[in-house]
Amino acid sequence: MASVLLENVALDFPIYGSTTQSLKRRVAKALVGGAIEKSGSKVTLVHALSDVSLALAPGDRIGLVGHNGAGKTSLLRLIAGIYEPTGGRLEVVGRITPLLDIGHGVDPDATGYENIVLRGLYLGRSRREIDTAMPAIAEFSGLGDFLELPVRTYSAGMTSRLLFSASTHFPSDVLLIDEGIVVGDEDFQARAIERLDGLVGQAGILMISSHATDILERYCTKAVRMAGGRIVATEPISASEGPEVAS
Ligand SMILES: Nc1ncnc2c1ncn2[C@@H]1O[C@H](COP(=O)(O)OP(=O)(O)OP(=O)(O)O)[C@@H](O)[C@H]1O
Repeated sequence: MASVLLENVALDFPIYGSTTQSLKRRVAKALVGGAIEKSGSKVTLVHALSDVSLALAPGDRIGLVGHNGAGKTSLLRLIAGIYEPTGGRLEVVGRITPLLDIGHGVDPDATGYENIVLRGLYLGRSRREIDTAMPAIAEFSGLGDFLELPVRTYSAGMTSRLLFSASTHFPSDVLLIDEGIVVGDEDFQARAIERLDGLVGQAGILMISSHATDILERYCTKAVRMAGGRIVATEPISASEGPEVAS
């Protein structure tokens, strides 16, 4: 059964070679972002996340909200395994689908087909599962014969379509979404939203970072508010007309 557990988790980024004093002074005045601390003479630490505790179970639909730099993306990347916590305990059970920086991990010299395989392997699927899924992923992408060409020959929108199609094909236990991943032209966007509805409905646990009220109301039942790298409030989100959730 899927679960996400964070206990007093911290995530610090060491910044080397910055002009610490002036950086500290400038950021101290900022209204957004995590806390900044001078550590030693040459290293500045950005506390992206501090003392974050959260326990999620199947059926949880969480909207991460907060100002720019509050720590939403850092938290999603941490749960996705892209970052390691620098403190506390993190435990994730289940297959994770990170729809974060959708273009991340693309091999520009590999063909569209080869990148679908790479994305499937990254999502923890077997070669057999990927081969079975290939025709449906190719069809959804609408890229036709371009799938035989290296991805470096694609437009940005074509690359996004390819990766979105591959990333959203497989059902997910822990679905992590950063806003702005619905991509492509008008026609593709409509299909992408339909695809997302299905994926969200099947997912065990959902976490979406978004500034858009309509997205939060459509998909989420609870808002986790972040500020300065900390969870500062948990609030219910009123019922939406989003997809039905399988529990
Ligand atoms: N790779 C990095 N190196 C250094 N600092 C970072 C890095 N990534 C994030 N941070 C810092 O961590 C803090 C949280 O950033 P994060 O991207 O998680 O915010 P966010 O809530 O997703 O913001 P937004 O709404 O603008 O996307 C910020 O202060 C940011 O400067």
